[in-house]
Amino acid sequence: MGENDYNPYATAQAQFDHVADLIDLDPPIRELLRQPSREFHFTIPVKMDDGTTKIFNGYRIQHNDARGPAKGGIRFHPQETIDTIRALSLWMTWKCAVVDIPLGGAKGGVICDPHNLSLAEQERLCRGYARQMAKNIGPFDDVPAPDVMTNGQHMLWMMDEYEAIHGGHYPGTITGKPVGMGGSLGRTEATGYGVIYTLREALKALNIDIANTTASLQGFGNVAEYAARLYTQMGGKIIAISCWDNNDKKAYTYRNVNGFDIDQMVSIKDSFGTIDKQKAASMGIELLDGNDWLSQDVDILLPCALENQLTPESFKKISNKVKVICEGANGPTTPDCDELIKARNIYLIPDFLCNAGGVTCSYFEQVQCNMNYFWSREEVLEKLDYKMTAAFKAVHKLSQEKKLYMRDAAYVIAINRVAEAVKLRGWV
Ligand SMILES: NC(=O)C1=CN([C@@H]2O[C@H](COP(=O)(O)OP(=O)(O)OC[C@H]3O[C@@H](n4cnc5c(N)ncnc54)[C@H](O)[C@@H]3O)[C@@H](O)[C@H]2O)C=CC1
Ligand SMILES: O=C(O)CCC(=O)C(=O)O
Repeated sequence: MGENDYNPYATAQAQFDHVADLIDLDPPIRELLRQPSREFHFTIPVKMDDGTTKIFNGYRIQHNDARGPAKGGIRFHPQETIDTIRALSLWMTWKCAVVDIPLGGAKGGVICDPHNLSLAEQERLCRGYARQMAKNIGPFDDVPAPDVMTNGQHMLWMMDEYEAIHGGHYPGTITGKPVGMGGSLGRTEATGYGVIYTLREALKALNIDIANTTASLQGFGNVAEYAARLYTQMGGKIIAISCWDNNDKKAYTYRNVNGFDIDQMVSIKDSFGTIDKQKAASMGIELLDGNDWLSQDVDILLPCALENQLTPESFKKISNKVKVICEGANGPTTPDCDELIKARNIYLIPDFLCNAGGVTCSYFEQVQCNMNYFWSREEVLEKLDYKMTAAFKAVHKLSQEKKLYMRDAAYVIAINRVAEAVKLRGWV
């Protein structure tokens, strides 16, 4: 089966069901938690620059808010599906629970390709999204943030529209805002840095010196860029990076066996995380097929792009040298591929633990907005490292003690926390 044959919602439910069986979860709690509690499907009419009106389809799905307001990003993507957003909303609940922050899970999306929208059209789209959701998001209900192909500017337009509707300042409505406009220092780098904090701890547990490792990366957007920056600062060497090329409508892998200079690679990418082919060629960087990031002889694979990238088919390409897979992306691995990862004894850092740095910093952003007092970048990153390291250690310990696959151990901790909240509230 290819990447498009897997439904992420079926994956998220299969992962959940497997662990619900393991912990013998009460049937009503199981039924409640294996699906979203609320879904919003809406249209967004947008006046285009050429005078026409285009109708976009938008979604917000709130999976669970027993532990606190629902929380999660909004994605702009032409191939977005409702089932992908459902899956992402479930994973958000487990993510907030595994790092133990007082938030639930939600996710949103708009089917659109921002490559083809002017900035003014993007602004109208964001304001339209906020108008449709204004009654159902907010600091105490559901707090959006950026995700794939959305950024701080998009969040600020949404917040501004929300505030205009509600007549007041509500900076806790949305996170990932620009610094100086209620945003937190460190949020831009938080997800990628969090990925590497968990990798650092995994390598310690495996007795591997990070400075002697090499890695291959899928994606070069927000998550991947900052993961690459911190990993190379710690002495690791990235030798391959794969990203999407929207002109050619295909992905390419860029390779430098001596290890990339990340600043240099960032200087030749655009705001969508696409590396400029011509400039890369002029720097002597090799150009390979999109999937070739998988077949490099490296110690670490960092899927940091999209879901369904590690399937039994693509797993055949993975080198026997790979020791760790760090899931920076949400849902990059299909359940049948998990079986192969287990069988080869590759150490997996599961997505909702590995990439929880973003939402953890979003939580810090809310806390700072509530106080109206903002911490230094150092303070934010120190707190982030503390949270990520503690969560990693708890999952690793459980996985060792109970001989559980890391994904299952993370689920056991997260599901138990959410189930407890649901019971304490008297919902079941
Ligand atoms: N931004 C955040 O704070 C968080 C993001 N995530 C997840 O991390 C992943 C990446 O998100 P961002 O970096 O924010 O997105 P982004 O939009 O900044 O970057 C996405 C990257 O993926 C690449 N890409 C897309 N399709 C590809 C393909 N077929 N092959 C190779 N590369 C491809 C793009 O070229 C781009 O470099 C997503 O799964 C997202 O849900 C998870 C936690 C937080
Ligand atoms: O920062 C946030 O609230 C959410 C980030 C997100 O969408 C994710 O972790 O997948």
